[in-house]
Amino acid sequence: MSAILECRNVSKRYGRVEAVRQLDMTLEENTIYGLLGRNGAGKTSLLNMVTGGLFPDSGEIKIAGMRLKRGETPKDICFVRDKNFFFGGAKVNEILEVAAAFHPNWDWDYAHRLIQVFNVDPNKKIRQLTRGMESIVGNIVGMASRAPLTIFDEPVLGLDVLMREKFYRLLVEDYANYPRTILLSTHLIDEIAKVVERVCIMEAGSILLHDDVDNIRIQSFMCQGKKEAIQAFTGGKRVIYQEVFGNGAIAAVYNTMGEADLVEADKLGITVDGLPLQKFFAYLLEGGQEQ
Ligand SMILES: Nc1ncnc2c1ncn2[C@@H]1O[C@H](COP(=O)(O)OP(=O)(O)OP(=O)(O)O)[C@@H](O)[C@H]1O
Repeated sequence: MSAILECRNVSKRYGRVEAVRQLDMTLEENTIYGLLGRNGAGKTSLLNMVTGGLFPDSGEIKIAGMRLKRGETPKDICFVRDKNFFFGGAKVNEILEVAAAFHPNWDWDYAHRLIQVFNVDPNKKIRQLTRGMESIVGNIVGMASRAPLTIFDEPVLGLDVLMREKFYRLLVEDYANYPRTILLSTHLIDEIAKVVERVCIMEAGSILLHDDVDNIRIQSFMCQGKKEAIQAFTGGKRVIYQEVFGNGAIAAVYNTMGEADLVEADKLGITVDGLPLQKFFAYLLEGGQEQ
């Protein structure tokens, strides 16, 4: 598989704030990625650099093997922002016309089908739309563009659960027929876990973790037992969260767990259970506070 996006040693600061720090990230072709991170982790700054809206202070970004130059807007990318910069006075169908002209893989049949499925009035002006409908128009642009790299920044803002599920289901269905790289940047960990194949977790301007969702699933555990036993058992393992209650403790571990580990846990009176992905992300990002 070859890379559609490569970021090497990319940094960006605003005055004293180092928003992105020597960041390395590679996105392969034909994969759905999730980009997760707390508020202020640097996701928007990274996405703005990748899509040509902002130029890095140092480092390089390559799209489909070509180095991105200052001021260049890469043609292989469709970027659906959380805050649309669409002209409020423009109608939905005018926005789609502009997008169609810009993206060579644009599929009008698909765009029209999505308009029906999401019940969008194409003659409405953007400023007349609810926040949810505005997200939907952005998502239709992202989906119908079929760009080799499509980036959605908070794509389900303002959408109710049914609409969110519909969006993710249609996206995955279309991806199966027209593989491309999709990057979903969101705070909504629960929903994204069912959709993405790989995740990049950003923290303080760098990539904290980049792994297959399946790999994370088989390597994340919750261990519970006596405080001393947990300390002994988790020594040398990667602990992403720990909490002590009186004599007892829990530890969320991101590590392979072999037969010998399980035997040792049993001897120490420790229970070891798989950790649901949502919990894993919450522990890693928020120290246990699910979002
Ligand atoms: N134009 C700017 N001027 C000064 N500081 C900025 C600017 N844009 C972002 N920052 C700061 O850079 C850091 C990274 O912000 P960024 O918006 O990239 O993060 P984020 O992960 O997208 O957060 P959010 O999810 O809240 O949008 C934050 O500390 C933010 O306050």
